[in-house]
Amino acid sequence: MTQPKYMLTVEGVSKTYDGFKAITDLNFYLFEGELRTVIGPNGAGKSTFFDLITGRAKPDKGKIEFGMNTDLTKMNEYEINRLGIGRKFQTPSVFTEHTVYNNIVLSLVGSRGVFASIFKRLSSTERDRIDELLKLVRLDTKRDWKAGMLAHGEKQWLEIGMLLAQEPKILLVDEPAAGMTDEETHRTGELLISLAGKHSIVVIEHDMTFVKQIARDGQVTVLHQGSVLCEGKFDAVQSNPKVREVYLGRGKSGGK
Ligand SMILES: Nc1ncnc2c1ncn2[C@@H]1O[C@H](COP(=O)(O)OP(=O)(O)OP(=O)(O)O)[C@@H](O)[C@H]1O
Repeated sequence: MTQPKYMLTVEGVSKTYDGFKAITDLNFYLFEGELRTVIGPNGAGKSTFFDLITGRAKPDKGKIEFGMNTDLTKMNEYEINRLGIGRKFQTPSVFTEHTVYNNIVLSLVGSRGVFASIFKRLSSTERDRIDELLKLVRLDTKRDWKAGMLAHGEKQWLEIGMLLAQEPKILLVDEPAAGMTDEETHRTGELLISLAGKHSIVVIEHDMTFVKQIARDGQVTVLHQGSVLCEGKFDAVQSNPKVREVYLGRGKSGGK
């Protein structure tokens, strides 16, 4: 039987800010094609965890490896992104004055400058890829809209489409459902589920209905005070007394 391959290995990682332990001896392993959900109360270290993977922050100690042996702690943000690690922040950042279509063009062709990118002749393969991405994020009928005119949920999907244009191997997604309607949230869940397998995905989320939807039979990691409090299937995590104490029984969306 072939062993599942690790896409990301985080071992013994700590990060302190002015003496405050944001991450403490953190261990985390992500398999190729996995869709992992990370939950935890405010201040648990979830965003710092993403900052450390993407090179925005550097660990004080510990190992962070991409694939089988690429040491991310020695690389800068740009190099890590080029390796195929894409991050989606909580608030959408799209080019509001450009069309939905051109937003994807800009991500697809890279950093050649906005105008050069838009006026560059796209190959038929590139055009097909953009059409495919627009369908995937359900914005094909709004391709000529200015991105600024989109609803909040649609902007989030556009940004996911922009990330996908860069064909990331790992997608880090921070609270995608925040501010979305229930329907948008559900659609976002369907989108992320459809991306798993081809991409390895880590989703930070607070909304437990959404976590349940995307976790399905997969693993949920609970962070607390910068370490993994527990890891397991959704039902086991939800009924874990330690988790209930620190998170589920109180706090935002905790009772959902
Ligand atoms: N750049 C920084 N400088 C100083 N302290 C920081 C920095 N980044 C994070 N922290 C601190 O580290 C702790 C963990 O923060 P982090 O944002 O990672 O938590 P979180 O789990 O993402 O919280 P939330 O759910 O509220 O977004 C917090 O106490 C925060 O104040």
